[in-house]
Amino acid sequence: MVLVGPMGVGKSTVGRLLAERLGVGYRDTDDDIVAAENRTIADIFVDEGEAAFRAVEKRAVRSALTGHDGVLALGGGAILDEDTRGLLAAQRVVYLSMDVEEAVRRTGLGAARPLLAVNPRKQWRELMEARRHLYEEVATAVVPTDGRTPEEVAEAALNALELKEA
Ligand SMILES: Nc1ncnc2c1ncn2[C@@H]1O[C@H](COP(=O)(O)OP(=O)(O)OP(=O)(O)O)[C@@H](O)[C@H]1O
Ligand SMILES: O=C(O)C1=C[C@@H](O)[C@@H](O)[C@H](O)C1
Ligand SMILES: [Mg+2]
Repeated sequence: MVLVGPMGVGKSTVGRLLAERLGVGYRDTDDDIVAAENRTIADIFVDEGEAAFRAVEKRAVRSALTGHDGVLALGGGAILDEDTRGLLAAQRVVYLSMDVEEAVRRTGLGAARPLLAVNPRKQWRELMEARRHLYEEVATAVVPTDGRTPEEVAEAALNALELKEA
């Protein structure tokens, strides 16, 4: 199962719960990139810019999709890449969604996220306007997370994909 959705929606939290319930491994392409590059994502953005990060991310996603069988969380912007969207067509993809007020509560829209560093609420809205249709395009199922606990979100994702627990 592949999880997509905006920063702070709960991909890591819910992804770990889902992996546990399905009895499979959990992997996260942001973590893969940090491990491979030995620096933070914010540092990659500052040192080399977003385009360079996207190129690294594209390779990380391809390799995780081919090398990992369990639950995989993608970085929030991974779906911007057309080839990545093509690869996702063959996967079970859950789009975890939330509204902007929930985003503020979840993340504090803090500085650890380089794309939200300045005027985060406005940035978040603009990112979602540009991306919502791409998340929907790749999704096998859309699972709203507003007002739900991580356990409830995990349960809804399993039901949406009609997956049985291990
Ligand atoms: N359903 C939920 N209800 C309330 N809070 C949640 C829920 N899911 C996650 N959170 C909280 O929201 C924050 C962001 O969650 P998480 O790190 O799992 O999101 P993410 O999508 O992996 O974000 P990132 O973009 O940083 O990878 C965490 O503090 C987490 O505890
Ligand atoms: O939404 C985005 O563009 C991003 C989301 C994060 O997961 C990281 O991949 C990075 O901060 C960029
Ligand atoms: Mg995460």
